[in-house]
Amino acid sequence: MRGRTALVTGAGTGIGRAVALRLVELGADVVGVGRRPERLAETARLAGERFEATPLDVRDRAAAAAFVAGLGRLDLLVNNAGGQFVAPAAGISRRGFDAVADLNLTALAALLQAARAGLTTAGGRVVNLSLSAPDRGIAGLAHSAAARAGIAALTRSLAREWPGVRLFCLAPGTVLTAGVGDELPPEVLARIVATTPLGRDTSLAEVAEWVAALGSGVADAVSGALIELDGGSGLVSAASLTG
Ligand SMILES: CCCCCCC/C=C/C(=O)SCCNC(=O)CCNC(=O)[C@H](O)C(C)(C)COP(=O)(O)OP(=O)(O)OC[C@H]1O[C@@H](n2cnc3c(N)ncnc32)[C@H](O)[C@@H]1OP(=O)(O)O
Ligand SMILES: NC(=O)C1=CN([C@@H]2O[C@H](COP(=O)(O)OP(=O)(O)OC[C@H]3O[C@@H](n4cnc5c(N)ncnc54)[C@H](OP(=O)(O)O)[C@@H]3O)[C@@H](O)[C@H]2O)C=CC1
Repeated sequence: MRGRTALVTGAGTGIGRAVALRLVELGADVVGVGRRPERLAETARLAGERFEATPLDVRDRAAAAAFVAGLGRLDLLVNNAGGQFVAPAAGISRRGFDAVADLNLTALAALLQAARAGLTTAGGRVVNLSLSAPDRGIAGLAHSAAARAGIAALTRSLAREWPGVRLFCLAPGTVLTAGVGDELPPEVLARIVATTPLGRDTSLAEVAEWVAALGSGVADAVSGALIELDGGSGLVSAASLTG
């Protein structure tokens, strides 16, 4: 990855931090964004001088577009910032649905639009983080499942429209980050992991390695693909976070 520039959203915590660190380790120059400067600063401390942090809310369209335009050539864009709250669909207000759809899909689409010129110049690669098997439905995550299924469709559509740019949708199952621990109680996480065919979670290192591989060109014969990094959890009965 030496000589290549990567932008990682949500680089201050969890998966985003692990991805940023792995890319730096492989020689890339990494720009990391997120809302909380103190989290980004910790990633910067761990990563060293080839990591540059910029506080940015990806939902702020004007700021995000200006920032991405300023980067110029972009070899790799990792759209990792995302999240949601668990609630039955009947308990999700319009604002709640919009907030989750915006963070996980519409803002991501806007960032891709802003990055198109830089990616096209570089013959770049994009890894969009999603969620395993969203198209099968996830009880308790109707808003997020809808948005994440949209990411897969967006990835495929842009793969058709943007010549020379490789786009991938990487969909982990359960990765035991602090973020997921804040959202789901341990017993729910244990139930999900137990019903996964491989009987285990997906590690941070595995997600980071997949992003690095896709971003490095190992999979350059592929574009538009949804890769489910979930131990097979998307194959079993449709997921429920509500019991
Ligand atoms: C095989 C399946 C396995 C599934 C495993 C699951 C794996 C998933 C893992 C992860 O995604 S790890 C990431 C974990 N981190 C997060 O998810 C982030 C946490 N969430 C947030 O940061 C925020 O909730 C948000 C999604 C970014 C929204 O933030 P925002 O500041 O825009 O929202 P608010 O202004 O606070 O609220 C807007 C709107 O939403 C309503 N709302 C908020 N929380 C809830 C809730 N718990 N229940 C119902 N509604 C909620 C809130 O009330 C507002 O609506 P109105 O009241 O104004 O109508
Ligand atoms: N952990 C898991 O099991 C799974 C996670 N995923 C997805 O992977 C991604 C990373 O998850 P994980 O590391 O576990 O969780 P985290 O909550 O640790 O990561 C989310 C990151 O996104 C950043 N972020 C959130 N909103 C914004 C915003 N508006 N602008 C910029 N950055 C933002 C957060 O930083 P800050 O708050 O400082 O802005 C944070 O660094 C998410 O999209 C998640 O939904 C998918 C499947 C499974």
